[in-house]
Amino acid sequence: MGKVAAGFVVFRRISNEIQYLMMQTSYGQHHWTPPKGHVDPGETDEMVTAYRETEEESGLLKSDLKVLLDTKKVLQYDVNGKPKTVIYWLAELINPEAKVILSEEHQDFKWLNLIEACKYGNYKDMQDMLNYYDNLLKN
Ligand SMILES: Nc1ncnc2c1ncn2[C@@H]1O[C@H](COP(=O)(O)OP(=O)(O)OP(=O)(O)OP(=O)(O)OC[C@H]2O[C@@H](n3cnc4c(N)ncnc43)[C@H](O)[C@@H]2O)[C@@H](O)[C@H]1O
Repeated sequence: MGKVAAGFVVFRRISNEIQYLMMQTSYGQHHWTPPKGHVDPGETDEMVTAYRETEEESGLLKSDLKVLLDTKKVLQYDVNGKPKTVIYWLAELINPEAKVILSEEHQDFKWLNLIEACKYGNYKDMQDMLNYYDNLLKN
């Protein structure tokens, strides 16, 4: 299966809009994704990884989030010729005003509506996932 990472597509409801948290890496091509990261050795539950990485990368705690349990999505792509799997769940930020605190891994973050989030999340599988989640939330 290659490398495995996990994270949350964090959203908030604010000003009559659903907004998604996208974060820009401070390394490489400075690409944008939701908070996520590699499963640590010994971590058997990928949701534990998702909570840990989300806290490390955005400062948002488990108690800040309401995870929608049956929203697991799996993205698979190659990085440097090796397969990588990324597992996401949808998670609502309970207090939409909660502050995001960046780590050194990211240089910026934005709360974006669906159209903007798809522009920043510049990969088809990411865009498909965001569209799928947005549909779930609006229906
Ligand atoms: N270039 C670099 N220079 C210095 N340090 C680096 C580095 N890359 C990683 N690191 C180090 O690795 C650590 C990250 O570890 P973690 O925080 O544990 O893991 P990650 O978010 O999964 O890492 P990454 O950003 O590499 O993953 P992504 O799949 O989004 O991205 C991996 C690649 O896949 C591409 N990608 C992302 N989403 C994709 C998708 N949906 N489809 C196809 N390609 C995609 C991205 O554009 C990117 O090129 C950082 O602390 C940093 O120190």
